[in-house]
Amino acid sequence: MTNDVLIIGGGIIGLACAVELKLRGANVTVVCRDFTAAASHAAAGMLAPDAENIADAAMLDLCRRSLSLYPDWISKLEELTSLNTGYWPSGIFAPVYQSPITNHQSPAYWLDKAAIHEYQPGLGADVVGGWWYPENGQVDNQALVKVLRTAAESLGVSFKDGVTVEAIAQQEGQVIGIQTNIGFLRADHYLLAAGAWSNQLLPLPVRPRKGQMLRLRVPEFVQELPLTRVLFGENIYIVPRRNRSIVLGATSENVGFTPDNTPAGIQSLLQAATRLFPQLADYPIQEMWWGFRPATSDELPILGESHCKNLTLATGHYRNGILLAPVTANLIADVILSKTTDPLFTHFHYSRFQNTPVPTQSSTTTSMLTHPANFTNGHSKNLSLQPAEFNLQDSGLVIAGKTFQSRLMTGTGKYRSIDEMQKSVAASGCQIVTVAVRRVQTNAPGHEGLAEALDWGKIWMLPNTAGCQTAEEAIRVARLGREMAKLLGQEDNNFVKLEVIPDAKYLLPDPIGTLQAAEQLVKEGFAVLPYINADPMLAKRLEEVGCATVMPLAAPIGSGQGLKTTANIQIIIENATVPVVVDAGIGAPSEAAQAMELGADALLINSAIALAENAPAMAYAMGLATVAGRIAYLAGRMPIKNYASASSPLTGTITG
Ligand SMILES: Cc1cc2nc3c(=O)[nH]c(=O)nc-3n(C[C@H](O)[C@H](O)[C@H](O)COP(=O)(O)OP(=O)(O)OC[C@H]3O[C@@H](n4cnc5c(N)ncnc54)[C@H](O)[C@@H]3O)c2cc1C
Ligand SMILES: CC(=O)[C@@H](O)[C@H](O)COP(=O)(O)O
Repeated sequence: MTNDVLIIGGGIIGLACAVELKLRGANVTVVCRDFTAAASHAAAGMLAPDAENIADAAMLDLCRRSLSLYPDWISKLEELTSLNTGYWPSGIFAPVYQSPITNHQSPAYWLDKAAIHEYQPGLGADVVGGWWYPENGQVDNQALVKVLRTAAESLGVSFKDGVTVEAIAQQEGQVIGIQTNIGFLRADHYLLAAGAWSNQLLPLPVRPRKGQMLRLRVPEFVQELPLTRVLFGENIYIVPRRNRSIVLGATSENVGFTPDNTPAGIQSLLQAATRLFPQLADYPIQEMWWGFRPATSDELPILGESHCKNLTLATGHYRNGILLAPVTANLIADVILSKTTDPLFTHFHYSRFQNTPVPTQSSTTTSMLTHPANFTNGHSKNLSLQPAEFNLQDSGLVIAGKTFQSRLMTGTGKYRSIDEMQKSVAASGCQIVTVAVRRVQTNAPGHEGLAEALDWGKIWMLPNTAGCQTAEEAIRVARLGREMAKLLGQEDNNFVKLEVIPDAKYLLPDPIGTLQAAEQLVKEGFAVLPYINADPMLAKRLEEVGCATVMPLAAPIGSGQGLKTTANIQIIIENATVPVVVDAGIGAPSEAAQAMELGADALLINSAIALAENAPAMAYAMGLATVAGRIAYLAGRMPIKNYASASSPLTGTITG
C-alpha cells in the first residue's frame, strides 16, 4: 500500500486528488508555489461537456462521467466543510446568430427564435435561435477551490505553501525525491498536477493558453437576477452567479506566460457580451483577471501512470479542469492506491505523444524506455569506410563509456522543414543529435514536434542548454533535458551539452558560468559535454572537474567562418585526455576534414548543413569529410616542407 503521496500543484486537480486520497487512507502532502496563481481561480466554472461541443468521444465520455459525479461530490465537500461551493445545475443556453447546419446530439434541444427570446428575455435582437443544454451547469470555481482546501486541511492533508518544485529526481525508473527551494522532499508516490507549468518539470507537451476574464455586478436598481442560466455564445460566455456577479470570459491566446489584461482582450469580451445580452453595457465592471489553461497539443488531458513507477500524472485539463476534477480525483486515487486503471484512462496516457505503444498495467515501462546499445542511424553504411582495411586502428568515439562509430554530431535547428531535418540526419550518418531542450519545451518556431520527429531508438540524444545565460539556468535546463531523454525512451541517457551563453551577438560562452555549471552537473551524475571558447586552460579545468568531453568552437555559432581557432584547438587536442569535439562555425566539408585531420575526436555541425541549399546532400558531404579527415589523421600526413620536392625520381631518367 502506498502511504505517503506528495502532490505537486494546489489547483483544483491537486486539491481534489488530495481530498480523495486522504479519504481513502493515504498520508498526503501538497506542495504548491502559489495557490491563487492557478487556472482554477481564473476559470468561469462552467460544467459544460455538451455546450463545449467536444469532438473526441473518450473525452466527451470522461467529461459526462465527471458531470454525473458532481452532485454527490459537492454534497460531500459541503458537508465536510459547512461551506457553499455555488454549485448550480442551471442549464446552459447557447444562442446563435445564424441557423445551424448541424444537429447537436441529445441532450441538446433546439429553440427557434421565438422560443429562445421567450425563455431568455433580454437577448440581442439578432439572436436567431439557440441550443438548450438542460444537464449542463456551473460552479463558483473560486468558492470550490476554497472548499477543497478547507476540506483537505480538516482531513489532515499537509500543505507546503509558497514552495516551488525545481526538479523531480529519478533513478532507475523511480522518483527518489523532489528538489524544492526549501530542500529535498521524499514520499512513496508523487502526483504531478502543476497545470500549465507541468512541462517545467517534465517534458510533457503542456503549454499555457491564456484567457482573460472580467466580472460585472448586477446593479442595485435591477431587482431580479436578469440571468439564471449560463449563456454560451460565439467567442463569449456569460456566467451569472447567485451572488449577483456575472463572469464574462474568455479570450484564448497563445502568448506563453505573458501576464496582464489588455485593452484588446477586454474589448473583445465586452463587445461580444453586449451583443449577446445588451443590457450588460450599463453594468458596473467589478474586476478583471487572467489565467493560463494547461493545454496539450491534442487538447486532451494527460492522466495516469508515467515513465516512473511511483509518479502519476494529472495535468493538461485545458478548458475543462473544473468539470473534470471529480472524475480525475477518483480515477487517479484508483491508479495510486489500488493500482487499477480505468480503461478510459488509456486514451489519456502520456505515451500517445511518443511513437511507442502504451504499456499495459502489468508490463513495466522499461520496454518503452530501452534502446539498442549500439547506435546506427540506419544510413551510416555509405560512410563507413573502414580504417581497418588499411591496417589502421580506430576503436570508435568513446564518450562517458559509450561507443559511437560516427564521429559527426549534428543538430536539429534552422532546417526549413522537419522532413529535411530527418533526411539530413540520416544522410550524415551521425549517431548523436543535439536537441535544444528549451526550444523543444517551449515549442519555439521550427521546433514543434521536433522531439518526436527522430527515432531515439537509433539516435543518441544530446540535450543541450541553448538559450541559458547563467549557470543556474543551465543546470535547471540540463535536469529537464535528462527527463526529456528519459521520456523519449533513453532511460540511461545522462549526457548534456552544456551551453552558458550570456552574449547574443557573438554567442560566446561564459567560461566561469560554464565551469560552475559543469562542476554541479558532474556532481549530479551528468556526462557533461561543455561548449567553450578554444581556451586550453579552461579545457583542462573542465576535464579536471570531470567533464566527459570538451567542445571548443571553431568560430562563432552559425557563422560558417570555418576554423578560426586552429592553434588553440591544436593545444587542446595535444593535452586532452577526454575526447575533443570541435563545435560551431564549420562552414564547409573541407573545414570539417581539416578539423579531423588536426586530431579532433569528433565534430558538431548544424548550420552548415541546415542552411545549405540541399541540406541532405551537404549532410552526406559532411559525413564523408569527417570520415576522410579521421582516416587522414590516422594515416599520418606528410611533413610540410619549405621547398619543392619533385615527385618523380631524379635518378635513372632517360636522357635524350
Ligand atoms: C480563463 C479560463 C477559463 C476557464 N473556464 C473553465 C470552465 O468554465 N470550466 C472548466 O471546467 N474549466 C475551465 N478552465 C480550465 C480550468 O481552469 C483548468 O483546466 C484547471 O483549473 C486546471 O487545474 P490544475 O489544478 O491542473 O492547474 P492550476 O489550477 O493552474 O494549478 C496548478 C498549480 O500548480 C502550482 N505549480 C505549478 N508549478 C509548480 C512548481 N514547480 N512547484 C510548485 N507548485 C507549482 C501553481 O502555482 C498552481 O497553483 C478555464 C481556465 C481559464 C484560464
Ligand atoms: C546545434 C548546436 O549545438 C549549435 O549551437 C552548435 O554549436 C553548432 O554550431 P553551428 O550551427 O555553427 O554548426
